[in-house]
Amino acid sequence: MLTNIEHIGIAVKDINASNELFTKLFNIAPYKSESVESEGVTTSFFKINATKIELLEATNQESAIAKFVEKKGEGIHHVAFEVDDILTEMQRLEKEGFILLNKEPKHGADNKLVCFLHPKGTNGVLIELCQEIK
Ligand SMILES: CC[C@@H](C(=O)O)C(=O)SCCNC(=O)CCNC(=O)[C@H](O)C(C)(C)COP(=O)(O)OP(=O)(O)OC[C@H]1O[C@@H](n2cnc3c(N)ncnc32)[C@H](O)[C@@H]1OP(=O)(O)O
Ligand SMILES: [Co+2]
Repeated sequence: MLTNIEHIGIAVKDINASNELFTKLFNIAPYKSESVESEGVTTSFFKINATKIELLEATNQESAIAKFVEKKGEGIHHVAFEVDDILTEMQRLEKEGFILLNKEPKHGADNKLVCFLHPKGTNGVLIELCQEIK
């Protein structure tokens, strides 16, 4: 079952500059920074009550974030939903005809297993499923 929005991912060009900007906006500093080599990104996370924002800067040119920023510029890159059982949700969504971008859950940032759905099948919005690793 999809429960709540886990985070909103924002693609940025310069994470240090964006950390300063969003710290001013939210009046709170990021609680965490983490690089995820497999995704070619450096991230930082802000928490405003129940709302979590993930900033992502590309660390190489093959990264999804580098391609996105080059084509579309900075901005909202994906919406991530928390799920209680990622394997069950992946099977259900595949049966419903959604395009899974990874067939096995993979390790994301902030202690999560993640799976992405292709934006072609979701009205142009890249969706991420996240299950907390316990
Ligand atoms: C930090 C880890 C993790 C977490 O724990 O939270 C993350 O969030 S990692 C985030 C970065 N990783 C990913 O996004 C992985 C999943 N994404 C992909 O596999 C690819 O980006 C993609 C969605 C399959 C697109 O890749 P590709 O086909 O190689 O790129 P193109 O540039 O050719 O785009 C094709 C097509 O798709 C449109 N597009 C691309 N990205 C997005 C997006 N984020 N939202 C909406 N649409 C997107 C792109 O504009 C192209 O459209 P057309 O031009 O109309 O064909
Ligand atoms: Co994300």
